[in-house]
Amino acid sequence: MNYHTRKWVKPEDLNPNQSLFGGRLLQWIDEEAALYAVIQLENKKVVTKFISEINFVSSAKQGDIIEIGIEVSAFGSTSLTLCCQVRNKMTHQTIITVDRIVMVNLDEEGNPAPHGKTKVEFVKDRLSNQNTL
Ligand SMILES: CC(=O)SCCNC(=O)CCNC(=O)[C@H](O)C(C)(C)COP(=O)(O)OP(=O)(O)OC[C@H]1O[C@@H](n2cnc3c(N)ncnc32)[C@H](O)[C@@H]1OP(=O)(O)O
Repeated sequence: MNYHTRKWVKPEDLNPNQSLFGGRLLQWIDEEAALYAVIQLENKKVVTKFISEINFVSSAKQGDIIEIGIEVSAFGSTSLTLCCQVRNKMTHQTIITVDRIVMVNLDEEGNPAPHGKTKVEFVKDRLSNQNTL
């Protein structure tokens, strides 16, 4: 699992119990999954189709630094399935796990379109391949 994004839990991110609001965390996860899929599929028109069971394992509090990890679990024809884990940056205590986030690649009309991808790619490799052509 690669942890790409860090977040600093601020007062506006808290619920009335003074811990990180679950809705805020899901917003961050959805954006992270979308960014990951847009980069992998090289298409800005990608949407979240399905999010599986979510397990809030432990809470985060104001001032905590958390990091969001995303991993590919399957390449479909039009879909990309991701799994996600968020943990405390300093202690590595798991905060939340999401088993499956299904992102769908769309065409210009907003219909599912085959993405043609079968393995994880890295931008630096794409760029170095372009430079050797
Ligand atoms: C980042 C964001 O905030 S996006 C905003 C929130 N998301 C949205 O607004 C999306 C709204 N939904 C939609 O527009 C439509 O449901 C679409 C276009 C995404 C998909 O339309 P569908 O008619 O379901 O398409 P279709 O049946 O062809 O399925 C597309 C892919 O999703 C997969 N899929 C569909 N339903 C599910 C489901 N319930 N669970 C898991 N995967 C699913 C299919 O297996 C298929 O993948 P594959 O081609 O790799 O086999």
